[in-house]
Amino acid sequence: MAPKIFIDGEHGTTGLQIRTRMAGRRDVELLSIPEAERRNAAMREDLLNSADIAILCLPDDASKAAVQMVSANNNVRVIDTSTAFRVNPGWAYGFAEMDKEQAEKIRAARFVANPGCYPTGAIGLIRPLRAAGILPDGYPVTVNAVSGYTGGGKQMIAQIEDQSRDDAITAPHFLYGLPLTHKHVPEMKIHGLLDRAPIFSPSVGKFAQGMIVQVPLHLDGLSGDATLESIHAALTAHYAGQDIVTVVPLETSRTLARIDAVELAGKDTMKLFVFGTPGASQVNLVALLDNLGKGASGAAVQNMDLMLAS
Ligand SMILES: NC(=O)C1=CN([C@@H]2O[C@H](COP(=O)(O)OP(=O)(O)OC[C@H]3O[C@@H](n4cnc5c(N)ncnc54)[C@H](OP(=O)(O)O)[C@@H]3O)[C@@H](O)[C@H]2O)C=CC1
Ligand SMILES: CC(=O)N[C@@H](CCC(=O)OP(=O)(O)O)C(=O)O
Repeated sequence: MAPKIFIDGEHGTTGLQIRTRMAGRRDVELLSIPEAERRNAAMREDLLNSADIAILCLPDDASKAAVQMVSANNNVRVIDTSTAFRVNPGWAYGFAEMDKEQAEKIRAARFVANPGCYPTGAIGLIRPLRAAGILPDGYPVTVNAVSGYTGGGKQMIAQIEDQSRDDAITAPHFLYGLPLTHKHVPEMKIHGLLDRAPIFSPSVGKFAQGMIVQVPLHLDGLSGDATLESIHAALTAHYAGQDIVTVVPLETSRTLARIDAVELAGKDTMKLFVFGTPGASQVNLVALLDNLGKGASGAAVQNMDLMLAS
C-alpha cells in the first residue's frame, strides 16, 4: 500500500508548491482537505492521524498544535516547515547535505524540522568552514540576504501583487528585520556551529521566487592562512558526492559580472560561490537558491523521500 501523505496547510504558499511537486506521483497517496475546511481542527486532526507522514505548512503556533494532535500516535511521522522546532534537539534538522551523517538522521527520524530559507543559504556557507576550523571562535559573522516576496506567504504576496490594497507594498526592494532579532538567527547560530550570533540583515525584492544569501569575510580574521582558494577547496570537499548543493568552480565565478537572484527559481538545488580577488584580503561567500525550492517545498519533498526510503 502506498504511504499516505497529508500536507496540513496545503492551500498556502509552501503547501501548494509541495502539492505541485507531488502531482503525478504513484508511489504515495495524498490525503487532502477541501480549501474551505482548511482550518477545521477536527477534520485536520483526523487526516493528520491517518497519515504516514504529515507535512506541516502552517504558522508556528498552528504547527505546535498539529504536533500535539499526533503526539500519541507513533504511526505518524512529521515534517514541519515552520520555525517552531528547528533548534529542538528532539527533531532532526532537515538539511541533508550539511553533514555526511545528516541524510541518515533524517531517514530514521520521526520528527524532521525543515530548514528556513535564509538559514539554508547561511548554514550551507558557514558550517563547512566551522567544521574545517577555518572560521574561528568569536568571528563576527554577518549574513545579508534578499528573498523573493513569496517568502512572506499569502499575506505578502497579496500586498505586493494587489497594489490597490490599503497595505500594499510599493517598494521594489526593501530591508526588514531592522531590530536584528529575526526568527532565523538562533537556527543560523546553532546549525552554523557558531559561538556568536550572526548579524542578519534580510530584504525582499519584487520578484516572486529566488534568494541570494551573502556572508562576507576578512581573511585576516580567519584561522591559519586561509585564502580564497583554500575556502573554496573546503566547501568543494564538503559538498562532494551529491548534486543538490554545488560549489561553482573558481574559474567560472571569475567570469561572472553579476548574480541573478531568480536564476534558480523553480529549482530545488542550491549553488555556492566564493568571490574575491586572488591574493587580496577579503572574500564574499554567496548562496543562490529558490526560497520555495531548496528553501522550503523542495527540501520538504527531499526529506519526505529520505523518510520513505527507510
Ligand atoms: N514562503 C516561504 O518561502 C517559506 C515558508 N516557510 C514556512 O512555511 C510555513 C507556511 O508558510 P507559507 O506557506 O509561506 O504561509 P501561507 O500564509 O502562504 O500559508 C499558510 C497556510 O496555513 C493556513 N493556516 C494558518 N493558520 C492555520 C491554522 N491555525 N490551522 C490550519 N491552517 C492554518 C493558512 O490558511 P489561511 O489562508 O486561512 O490563512 C494557509 O493556507 C510557515 O511556518 C513559514 O514560516 C518556510 C520556508 C520558506
Ligand atoms: C520574505 C519573508 O518575509 N521571509 C520570511 C522567511 C520565510 C519564512 O517564512 O520561512 P521560515 O519558516 O523559514 O521562517 C521572514 O523573514 O519571516
